[in-house]
Amino acid sequence: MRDVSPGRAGGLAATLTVPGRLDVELTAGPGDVVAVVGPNGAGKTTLVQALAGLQPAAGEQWLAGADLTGVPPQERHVGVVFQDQRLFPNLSALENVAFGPRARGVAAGASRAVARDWLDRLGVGGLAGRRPGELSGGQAQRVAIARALAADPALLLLDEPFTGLDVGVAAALRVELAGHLAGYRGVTVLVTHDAIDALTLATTVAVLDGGRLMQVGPPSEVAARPRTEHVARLVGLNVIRDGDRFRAFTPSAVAVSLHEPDGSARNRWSGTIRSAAPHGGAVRLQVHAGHDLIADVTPAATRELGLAPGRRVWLSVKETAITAY
Ligand SMILES: Nc1ncnc2c1ncn2[C@@H]1O[C@H](COP(=O)(O)OP(=O)(O)OP(=O)(O)O)[C@@H](O)[C@H]1O
Repeated sequence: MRDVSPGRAGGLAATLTVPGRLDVELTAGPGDVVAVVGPNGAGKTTLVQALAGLQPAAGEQWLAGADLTGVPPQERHVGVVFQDQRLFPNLSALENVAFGPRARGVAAGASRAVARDWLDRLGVGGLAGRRPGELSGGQAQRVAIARALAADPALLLLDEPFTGLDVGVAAALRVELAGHLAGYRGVTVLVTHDAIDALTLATTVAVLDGGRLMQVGPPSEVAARPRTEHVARLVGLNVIRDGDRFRAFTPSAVAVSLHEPDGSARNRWSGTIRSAAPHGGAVRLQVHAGHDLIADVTPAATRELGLAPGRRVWLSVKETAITAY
């Protein structure tokens, strides 16, 4: 391991290897929120499970000054929220949340007080007596987040916490979570498929692909200069790799035509429309043209040119609309 000092100073420092699935080195300071993004099968869940101690991994792991190597999950100072909540079905919401402090030796009465406080903070104090089976998905997810935070973990792991929730519920929960994370002094690792989460909640975006970290940096940097096609699509940019350089341009800078455009030879591609969907006031086309590219066109142009999935088109971009890095 190159540098474990963040893990010794209160943050996280990990090198984790799961043969054929994961090979990463990750460091984060206290208060950091690391959004992990990447395509299906990239290793995101494997990473979270390895950090939680639920997936055996070779390597070294330091958290808040403690060496976690070989430490079982229940003895790690780690809070976990999975997409499917995994609350104890036979315990009330209050008892679920009180479980963490109780397990850490806090007295029963004090644990319940802490639990009540966290349920209130997440807006579900009125549901304290209900069992998980009597809660909606959004309510149960709030309880799960309260449970993870009530244990005051040094590392909070959130694996797609908003997936499967109603859009409005997810949006409200995102705002609340942002508030709590702002005051949280531990490290948060948030797996997400959502660019909004990555760009609004995170202090660092970590791009995982094929089990390896392809890019780690501040959200604005990763959004402006993505190094994988997956992240470029996630943030709504086109990016083309050109040797060890990248060329990025926005979907609105792409001109779409049915015939090969005149002019400079370099920035044009022919391909097939994969999808066409409303995007703000425009129509966003996904076009497979060697690279997967996105283009925003007006509804009028969509009608006039008959732009629909399966149609072959030419895409072109002016050189001045391209940022190279
Ligand atoms: N229990 C397992 N045994 C062996 N290989 C596994 C196991 N679970 C996952 N894998 C493989 O490990 C790789 C990483 O999977 P992982 O679930 O971590 O990806 P992910 O990024 O979380 O994907 P998704 O976004 O689809 O949830 C994949 O190639 C997957 O097929």
